[in-house]
Amino acid sequence: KNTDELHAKQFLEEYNSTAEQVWNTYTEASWKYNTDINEANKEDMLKKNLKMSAHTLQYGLKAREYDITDFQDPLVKRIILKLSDIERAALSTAELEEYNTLLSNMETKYSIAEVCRTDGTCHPLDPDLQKIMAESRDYDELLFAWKGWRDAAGKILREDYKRYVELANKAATLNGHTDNGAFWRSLYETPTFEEDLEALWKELEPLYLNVHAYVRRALYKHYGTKYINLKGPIPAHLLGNMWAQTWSGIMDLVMPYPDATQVDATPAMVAQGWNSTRMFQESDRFFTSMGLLPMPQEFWDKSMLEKPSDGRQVVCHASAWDFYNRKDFRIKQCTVVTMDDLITVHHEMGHVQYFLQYKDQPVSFRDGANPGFHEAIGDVLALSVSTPKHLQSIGLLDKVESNHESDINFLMSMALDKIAFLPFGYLMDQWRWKVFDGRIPSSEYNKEWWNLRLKYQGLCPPVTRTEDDFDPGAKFHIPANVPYVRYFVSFIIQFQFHKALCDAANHVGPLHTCDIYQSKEAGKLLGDVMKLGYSKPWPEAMAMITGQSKMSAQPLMQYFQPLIQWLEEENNKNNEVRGWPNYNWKPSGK
Ligand SMILES: O=C(CCC(O)(O)[C@H](Cc1ccccc1)NC(=O)c1ccccc1)N[C@@H](Cc1ccccc1)C(=O)O
Ligand SMILES: [Zn+2]
Repeated sequence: KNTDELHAKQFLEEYNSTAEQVWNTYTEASWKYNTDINEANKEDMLKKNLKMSAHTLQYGLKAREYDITDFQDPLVKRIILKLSDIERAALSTAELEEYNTLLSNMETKYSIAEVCRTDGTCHPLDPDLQKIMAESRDYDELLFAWKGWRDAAGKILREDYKRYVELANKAATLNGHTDNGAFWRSLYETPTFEEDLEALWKELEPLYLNVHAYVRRALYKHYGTKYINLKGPIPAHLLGNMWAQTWSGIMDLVMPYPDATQVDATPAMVAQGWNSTRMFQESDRFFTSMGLLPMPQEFWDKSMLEKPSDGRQVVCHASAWDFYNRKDFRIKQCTVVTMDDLITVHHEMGHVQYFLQYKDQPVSFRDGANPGFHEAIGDVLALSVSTPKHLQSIGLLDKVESNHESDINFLMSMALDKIAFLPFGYLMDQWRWKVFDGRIPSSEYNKEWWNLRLKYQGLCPPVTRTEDDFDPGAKFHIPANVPYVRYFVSFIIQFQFHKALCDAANHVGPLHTCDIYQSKEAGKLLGDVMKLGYSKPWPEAMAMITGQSKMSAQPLMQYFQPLIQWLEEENNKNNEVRGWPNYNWKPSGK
């Protein structure tokens, strides 16, 4: 083994400059395919993906030749370790080609799927089915979209997925992991990761049960006893979202005090003629107001901020792109003019801000401190943007009062997204970790999916499901091979960051009214952590922002404290059952 640290440094210099080239070439081809799905672009992307894996294999095997035990520079040790895991490049060429082809086929099948009515009109997920799921209050119309999407996008992916699992696991074991889930969890460098997550969930579950009971009551008032059982699970298509992952779509059915402050800025955005560019400019303004970096001109010139209308097929699911040349950064989003998408805009802009902040790190460190950090940045700023006070300051809300009823309305709208999401964010990779480690065989993919949906979210399918279905496949991240526990982590740590930044901004008053707009102190705290990228273990980055190194649910609980109290009292008044003891109940099917 080579113990020459200077030799290793030279090796890493060469790795870094060649990686920038090879990754840029691949990313350009991937962008071309994602924004214009066709055979030619697919072949070119697959070809360049193979070249990238050849580079990873070549340098990964060399990295493994070093014995870093006595190396002095921790950064050199960290990069050598990271390079030594060559991921899918460990597969044979034939298997690698099969794996990459499977992945692009699954993502494409999902992205071009659509649901057709008997009259022949067809609806894609974005924007049509998403609009129906958020706005329709008709049980059968919602069922048409919900079942139709799972037939069109989920069902067809089952066989591809089964083979993908085999190859992903093979790559993981060739790199020394027990299975692909173990590889995914290893990115958090936390031996007690699964225990920590379970502890966080148990701490937050009572709050979720109170939100679930309150929403079930509201849905009962609208849909009646035929479709809602007050001691049972909620039919999964009634929550205002295709996957029931966030529930702010049904805020109008749930709003505690209809006469107090409104919270939805969508009507004003539409009335004032906002478009996607305006939404991104607004977000850019918020980032720069804190002293963070502006989007470069190339971002505005090369991003795809709307679904193309020239017939091109695209992957609509939003994403942020680093082209690894320190200059070119883009977002691809099929933006619609709604408050919900203004939040997504900030989410994606948070990814690009991270790219800009760490662009001078070695390529191996151009990542979040952990995947949850990358997901949290934009959401932290969105917590400030969402406050009625901030929305009023940008002309999107007129009547804003600061009284108890308005507070509860606001906190309820935030809980419908942030609390409702927690069980979904937790169960997605519980299902996948069990699929990867074999506890869920393909013969039980759908049964176990719905067991987890019942156990954590208290949801039931509106119509009978069988193993002919593959409902997990109807959620982008499953066919797209994108891990999900990062979002559960993000929804916890974003409140830790929010609290720390509000303190830095000298905010006075309840945490949920804090708006860090224009705070240079808050911007510096966040920017300095983003500059580190993946160069330091995430507990160090956490300590830089919050003063302590662990994930904690306390700031989230502090933020929602007034609502926690109100919900407890309200649900007690209504003698609500918390949970779903009638777990076998089913809505009267069609
Ligand atoms: O999927 C997203 C947003 C897309 C993304 O920004 O997380 C995107 C996902 C993705 C897409 C293609 C390939 C890989 C990942 N992630 C990024 O664009 C990204 C992530 C890390 C670094 C750089 C870019 N949000 C999740 C969870 C969520 C987040 C926030 C609010 C609601 C819901 C969802 O919609 O289910
Ligand atoms: Zn994201």
